[in-house]
Amino acid sequence: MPLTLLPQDNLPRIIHAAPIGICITNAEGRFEMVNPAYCDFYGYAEQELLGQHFTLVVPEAERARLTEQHRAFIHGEADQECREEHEVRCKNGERRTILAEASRLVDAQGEVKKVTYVVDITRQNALQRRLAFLASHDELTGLLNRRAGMSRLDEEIRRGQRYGTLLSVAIIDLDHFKRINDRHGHAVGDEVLCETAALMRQELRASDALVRLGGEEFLVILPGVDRPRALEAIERLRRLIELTPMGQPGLALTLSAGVANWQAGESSHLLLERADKVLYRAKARGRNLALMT
Ligand SMILES: Nc1nc2c(ncn2[C@@H]2O[C@H](COP(=O)(O)OP(=O)(O)OP(=O)(O)O)[C@@H](O)[C@H]2O)c(=O)[nH]1
Repeated sequence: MPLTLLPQDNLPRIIHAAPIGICITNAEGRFEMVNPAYCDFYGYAEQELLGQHFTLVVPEAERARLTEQHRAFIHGEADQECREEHEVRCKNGERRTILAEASRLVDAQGEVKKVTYVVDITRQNALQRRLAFLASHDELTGLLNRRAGMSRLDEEIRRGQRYGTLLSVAIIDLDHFKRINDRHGHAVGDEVLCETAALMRQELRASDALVRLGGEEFLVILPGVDRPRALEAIERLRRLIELTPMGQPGLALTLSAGVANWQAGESSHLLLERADKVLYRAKARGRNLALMT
């Protein structure tokens, strides 16, 4: 079927009905046209926007940069394939994320304008951030997951290999955790895992990494920490967990830990194997104990 070109006078109607926000700003950055989708998205009436500077809908911290970008775009200095993600502010103060694409337009009087097409990507962005977080974190405790933890450990080992920096690790296993689930239920078990993770995270330094290896087993990575200090740090965690009431009144929790100091040339696998062996010894000696290789 042959294509029929729409008559020119349909163009305003198309812009009016477009499901994406479209606005035209003049050389000074003031709105000259906003379509209904644009107004709906930001929560302003058309008359509230016309004549206003476009930075009305931009967070304060971004205003200077975007004003300069607008100027450069109008003057043909900037990349004319302008496609950017921004955070914006709606009239009610809500923050949203948009994908903005722009084109340069010269009107009948020879004045240059910027046409911006706006798509709301707030939900996709939030979903993407959530997926990225879940790829490297444990959903229950929010700690690094095993995969991310292993990659962090390998990174620290590479650093140690290159710069000769110290590195210690500890594998921590909660004692008789099965009993907690059996006596108090799985939901309380989950709560205890979360509280334990949060407590340990609080107690450790920001430069240390805390990883949930799985179940009730955790890995602590202590970069720049020598043998005695590593044992001290883990002993502090052991005491803290022993003394802090968790989950439900009367619920007692302890941990056992195997601490190992990395030796030059040692792989992460061998290092963890040593830590695991000494953890096993701590369990065999009656639990609630941190031992070092
Ligand atoms: N609530 C809860 N329980 C979990 C989770 N992951 C693992 N567990 C439980 O943790 C328990 C671990 O049991 P075991 O490996 O026998 O170890 P334990 O009872 O802690 O005994 P020891 O390690 O020998 O001191 C099991 O009952 C698992 O079901 C979790 O995400 N939530």
